Amino acid sequence: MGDTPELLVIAHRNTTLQSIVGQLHDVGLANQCTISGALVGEIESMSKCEADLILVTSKVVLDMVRQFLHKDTHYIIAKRSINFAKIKPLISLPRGSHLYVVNDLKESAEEAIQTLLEVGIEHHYVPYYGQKDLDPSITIAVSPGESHMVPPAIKTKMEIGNRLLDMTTLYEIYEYFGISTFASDNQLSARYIQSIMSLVKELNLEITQSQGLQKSIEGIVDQIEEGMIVYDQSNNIISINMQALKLLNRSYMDLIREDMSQIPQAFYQAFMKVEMEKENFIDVEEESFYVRKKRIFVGAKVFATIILFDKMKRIKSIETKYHKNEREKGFVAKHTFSDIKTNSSKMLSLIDKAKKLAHSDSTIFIYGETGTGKEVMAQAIHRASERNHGPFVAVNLAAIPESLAESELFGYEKGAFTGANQKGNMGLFERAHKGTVFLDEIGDASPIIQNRLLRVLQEREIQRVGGGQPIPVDVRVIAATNKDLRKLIEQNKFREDLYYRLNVLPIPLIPLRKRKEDILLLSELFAKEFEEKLQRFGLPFSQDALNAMVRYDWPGNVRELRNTIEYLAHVCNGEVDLSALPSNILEKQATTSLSRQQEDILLYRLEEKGFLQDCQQILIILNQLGSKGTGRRSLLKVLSEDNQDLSEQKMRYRLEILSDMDLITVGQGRRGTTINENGKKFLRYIENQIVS
Ligand SMILES: Nc1ncnc2c1ncn2[C@@H]1O[C@H](COP(=O)(O)OP(=O)(O)OP(=O)(O)O)[C@@H](O)[C@H]1O
Repeated sequence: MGDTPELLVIAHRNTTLQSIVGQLHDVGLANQCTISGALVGEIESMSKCEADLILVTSKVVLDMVRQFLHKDTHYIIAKRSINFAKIKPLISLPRGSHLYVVNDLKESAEEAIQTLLEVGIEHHYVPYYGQKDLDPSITIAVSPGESHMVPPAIKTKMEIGNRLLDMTTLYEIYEYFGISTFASDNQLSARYIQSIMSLVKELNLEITQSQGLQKSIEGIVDQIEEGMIVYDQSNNIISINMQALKLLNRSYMDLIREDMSQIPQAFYQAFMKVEMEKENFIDVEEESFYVRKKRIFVGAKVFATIILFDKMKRIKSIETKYHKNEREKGFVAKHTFSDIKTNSSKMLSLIDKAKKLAHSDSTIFIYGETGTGKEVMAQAIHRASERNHGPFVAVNLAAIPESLAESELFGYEKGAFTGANQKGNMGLFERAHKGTVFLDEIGDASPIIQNRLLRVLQEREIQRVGGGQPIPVDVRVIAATNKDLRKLIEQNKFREDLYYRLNVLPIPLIPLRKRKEDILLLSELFAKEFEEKLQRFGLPFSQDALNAMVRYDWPGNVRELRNTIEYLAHVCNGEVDLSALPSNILEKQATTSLSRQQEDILLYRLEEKGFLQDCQQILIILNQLGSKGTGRRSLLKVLSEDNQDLSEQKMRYRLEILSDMDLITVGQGRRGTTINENGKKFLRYIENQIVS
């Protein structure tokens, strides 16, 4: 398990440094290495300048710092391109306009001019880096991030933003660290293309007039090392790069502006089916490919879909250069924390806690009802841990037949039992060496397995079935269950000592009925997913249907919700109304009393607004005061004694909401505000929700 590699960015100006470091974060590199930044001036005063890789923002910067770098330090000189999202005003000028390009150093100004010309924005540029004499005929100054340096005599300033790293430099960094550009938390190509495509969309007209720019965009798209196809909402291909044409064995003219269905059928079928925003693996004509599909938004609207794909073989060869990957054996965690979608503040703080726990190496214990996302959480923890380059081995203890469980988990020596492989076999614990073992449904482990697990956790070594020397294993254990282990201990079905060994860092997952706000969020996400998979139009819900979904208890949690949306996407043609919902949801409604439904909705509304904690506190105080009630100012005072400071205006607003919900009666004039019967009942309800 190596430490996270370090990348140090060195720049001359602070704004450049900030924007380059920001860009590296944007493309997801921070998930793979530690990024730090330093200015040239700081390097001079550093006693040692160490990192696995140094990125200098230009050749000039390299010359300035070279003497301070260790001779073996590996460095990359950044190639930088313009920020496509910011050049619209510059393109709108008549071709050949006379402009100053402003920067702090002569070389930087000249370099910026070179880049502008390279991307095909053809004006007459003059470098400006603080000279006294100005050409009075030039009235416009363009600045990549240094507009404060524009001389006051110049009337028009155009800020085109700091120049960003170009794709080839980003690839060079990824390649150096042996990181696949396909990892699911890696946004490299997709982010880059998003900004270019947004511009293409906005500038359609200008671009057709400016052939030069069109060519340069094609050039950038061809720099992408993966195959890339962008198609619009009517399935027409709007951009395709050389690599994609090679992989599909087609020519540019055959495909550009054609319908997606014109690509080879096997690819077409597979591309349409794969999930959005996920790593997908497909086989076409005995070749395996990675595929990622992503929507491109312009503003809030979907503008196009992008597909990035490549041969597994090529990606694997990049990955194995730096570290061994267990992907081919299937011992890989697909999910990261960004896959856990939630709007619930309780879930968000749980995720925060899990992120911190991921870095410790102790045993983690996840408990929660079925379908609440225990496995997703376990995978995310592994991916965020220092073991993320090692294997993630998941074992479902409820699914392995008892007779096989021991040898599956711990392996066996040759000849250990009839039918055993003559060479002996490695168990899952050994396979997880340097990685994580996820023991799902730990409550179902037999007494023999519980015994053996206890030993592994104590000794950090295993013994194969059939004897032999103990084998040391370096694994982190994450266990999960939906059973009440304490009850199992009382019934003598679970070892208490094992429970304490496992329950070192507990993570309690929250059922969906206690985070109602997620029902709408996840319904929308799953609806989008199935729209795409089934190639259907949107899946809008009527208000009644939505209310019923929110009121329902979802005993199968997120999994049940996902299945329900999949079912609806198959059976509903237009809007989903109440009658379309599966019968279990409708039946459950009938037995729920009206006031309970209202309470659910009120709770959901308060949580959604982020007022729940304040409002609960207000209700508690009013409840203690009984019929006497109190005024706004005294309420504020009591709250601030509890370290909960609210402005008078915020307090007024919260009281208005509670009054609108008919939970309190706001007194007129000198009469105090009091809690009413509904309010008391609701308070009991939220206290129960939070405790249980
Ligand atoms: N917050 C979430 N956002 C998006 N998808 C989620 C979320 N939580 C769970 N899911 C999805 O719900 C399904 C069930 O999740 P998972 O298998 O992790 O649950 P579990 O608690 O391990 O279930 P079980 O106890 O039945 O094994 C999966 O398809 C998972 O991707």
